[in-house]
Formats: sequence, C-alpha cells, structure tokens
Amino acid sequence: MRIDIVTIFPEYLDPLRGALLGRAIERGLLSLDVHDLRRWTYDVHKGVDDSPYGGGPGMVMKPQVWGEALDEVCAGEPPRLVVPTPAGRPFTQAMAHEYAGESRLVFACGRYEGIDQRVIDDASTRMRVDEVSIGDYVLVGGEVAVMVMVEAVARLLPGVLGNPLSAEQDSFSDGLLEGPSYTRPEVWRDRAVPDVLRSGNHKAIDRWRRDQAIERTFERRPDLLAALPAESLDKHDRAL
Ligand SMILES: CN1CCC[C@H](Cn2ccc3ccc(-c4n[nH]c(N)c4C#N)cc32)C1
Repeated sequence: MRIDIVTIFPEYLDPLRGALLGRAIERGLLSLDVHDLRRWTYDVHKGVDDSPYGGGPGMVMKPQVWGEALDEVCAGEPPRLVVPTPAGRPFTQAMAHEYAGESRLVFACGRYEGIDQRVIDDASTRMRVDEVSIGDYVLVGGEVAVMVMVEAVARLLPGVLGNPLSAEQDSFSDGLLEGPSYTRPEVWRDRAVPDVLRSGNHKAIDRWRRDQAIERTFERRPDLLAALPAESLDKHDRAL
C-alpha cells in the first residue's frame, strides 16, 4: 500500500515513522510519503489561506494551492482521497478494513477553518473522495486525525502486526467491545485474576470472555449492541 499525506506541518507526521509502522515501512509492507503543501504555493509569502466568502471567523485554505498539490500527488493510479473534517462521516473499524484493501490512499490535512469545498468537489470527478471524522469533538487541524486513521489501517495490513489474531480479536471486529485483560502476578494489591482464566478450560474461558464483552458493550456502548444482527447473539447471550 502506498500512502501519501499532504500537510503544512510535515513534521507533525514524523511519529508515523517510529516503532511498528516504521518497521513495516522498512520491510516494504507500505510506503509513506509526506508532502509540504507550501511546495505548491506561488507567492513570496507561500500563502495557503484566505478570508472566507460570506464572512465569518478564521480563514479558509485556498483551492489553487490544494488543486495543484492533489493534481501532482494523486497522479498515476487514482487513489482514494481521505479528507478529515469534523463534518465528515464517522471513521469506523469497518472503514479501516475497507481502506486497508486499497492500493493507494492520499490524506489531505486541512488547517484553519478547512479546505475550500471546490477542492473536494473537483477531486471527486477523478477519484473516490471521503470526508471523514474521527469523533465528535473539534481539533485544530487534520494531522492528528490522519495519524489515527493511518495507524488503524496500517495495523490491518498483512505482516504488520506480529500476531494476526490481535486484529481479528479487536474491539468492534465482532461488533462488541473487548473485555478486560489480565497478566501476572496472580494477585496484585489483593485483587486476584478471575479463576476461570487460570482454569485451563478453554471453552469456559471463551464463554467468560464473550460474556464480559457483551456486558461491557451493554454498559458502555448500547448502540453497538442494538446494531448487532439478531443472529449474532445466541440464547445464552440474550439471557445476560
Ligand atoms: C472551528 N473550526 C471548525 C472546523 C474545523 C477547524 C479545524 N480543522 C481544520 C481542518 C480540520 C480537519 C479535521 C478536524 C477535526 N476536528 N475534529 C475531528 N473529529 C476532526 C477530524 N477528522 C478539524 C479541522 C476548526
């Protein structure tokens, strides 16, 4: 997978080259190129923003600069263009899996009050464009959102995670939150690990873990439980 990111703060994305993702890049499992939007500016001040038509607070990012940048970065095999915005569709684990199946992703990091809408409209005539939000809160720009999405997608690529089972047992992968985890010591500050986890009875352990996941999902994310297909909860699950 080839990932390109366009931003006015390229150094913001440096942490993506560390640890797990850094090793995946070194192993050729994905390529990551970060581009400074100011490369496509055309005035002495390297301006990327201007006042909003219709008035209002803040500044809007200029369509000319973004248009030139995306023409060049998106050249070749048409990528999927992902534009983070608080007004976007919610980014979900299902979308992460969808993106992991793409051969090219380009992420456009806005700042200020966002990117002139015509940039998205123009790009949509040549490639698939998603305006996506990572949550119901307002950030200062798109870079943090892109780091979240790149990590969520990259970890799903074959070979990136040491143990592929980890991704299969993710929260949300079966529509439920994952339950609690424990490791040594057996007792810590007078709190013991649940007996079933030390029983060696793997059928009982699997049942206990599913019960914990359902109870936690019911308590914290009843919306996820309501969205589950009826057939995915058995009689025992419903009796909880
Ligand atoms: C007051 N204004 C309101 C509009 C957005 C302005 C800041 N900004 C500029 C570009 C940009 C990109 C993403 C996000 C963002 N915020 N929250 C999320 N879940 C996001 C995501 N994905 C925020 C952004 C601030």
